[in-house]
Amino acid sequence: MSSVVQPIIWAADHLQLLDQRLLPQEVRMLACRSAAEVARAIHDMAVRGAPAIGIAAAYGLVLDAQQGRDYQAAEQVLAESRPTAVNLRWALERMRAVAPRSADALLAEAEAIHQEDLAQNLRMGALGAALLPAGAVVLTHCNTGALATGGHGTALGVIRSAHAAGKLKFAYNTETRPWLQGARLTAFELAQEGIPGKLLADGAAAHLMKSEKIDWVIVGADRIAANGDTANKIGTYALALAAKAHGAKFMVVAPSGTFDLHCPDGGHIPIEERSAAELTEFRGAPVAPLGYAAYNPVFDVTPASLIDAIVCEHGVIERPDAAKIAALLG
Ligand SMILES: CSC[C@@H](O)[C@@H](O)C(=O)COP(=O)(O)O
Repeated sequence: MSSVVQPIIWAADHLQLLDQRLLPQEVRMLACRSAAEVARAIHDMAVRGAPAIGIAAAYGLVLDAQQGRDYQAAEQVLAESRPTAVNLRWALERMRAVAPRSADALLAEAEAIHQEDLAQNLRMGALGAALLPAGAVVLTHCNTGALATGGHGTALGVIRSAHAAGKLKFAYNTETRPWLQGARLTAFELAQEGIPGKLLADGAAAHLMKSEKIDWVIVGADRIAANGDTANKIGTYALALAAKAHGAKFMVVAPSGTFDLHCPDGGHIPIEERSAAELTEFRGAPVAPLGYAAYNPVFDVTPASLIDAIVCEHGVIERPDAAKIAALLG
């Protein structure tokens, strides 16, 4: 288990969330006492990363059940907090199946979701690391580590496992504009673990791949459609195109809860757009002319044809397509 501070802690009558908006300068927990407060924390990105969003939402339902509040209203406010990460809906559906819906039974299920996520990540870490050559140089995007999950991480979990196995030479990570999950969070996790890494501007990635041999680009996912098309943090698609052009392999690492088999292809995945201010301002200070419009989609879709391998806890799907995904998960 990683030494990185825990992002989600159940505290008997409230949920403690590590406020990821403040990292790396400040490590401060945010106390949530209702589903609505958890939904606000998800929407405002105090907690983020697809698996972590699902885990937090599950605990949010427990909070309202403890207070005797309406279950459906709690479920709705959580479901509407962010649109792209299907892990949120997956966790809510799993919680809905709990019978009887007592606070204790819901808590047991939320804790199971939380613990299973860590176990899945450790499994994916081993499977993904096995794909890497000895002395691998990799590039990752966004933050997919312990901060984004129940522990260890997905794509960053593969990097952690490869480092532990002595297979990793170096991990580059993008800053991940505009929210800087890479600069603020992934660099924080890599530094804490002593994994050799270097930060680069998103726009430097294609140049890096042309200048130096990158063995694998390794990313997480917010939703994988039935045909393998994958939604992930904005900029992932550009990395996949650059990887194809420069001979780097492209790996997606995500648990089975990130697959949406009802979604036939990437064209059906809802893509979240966030406020213009995330681009036109930096920490409240304007970086563009006042009132200037901005286009701020925060996810994009990488077509399955650009993906060499999807790693999930059930196994590795090489050159993914609908039949291979259905065979592993169906
Ligand atoms: C294990 S996290 C996988 C994805 O959720 C991650 O790559 C990502 O895109 C996170 O986006 P975010 O907007 O920070 O929630």
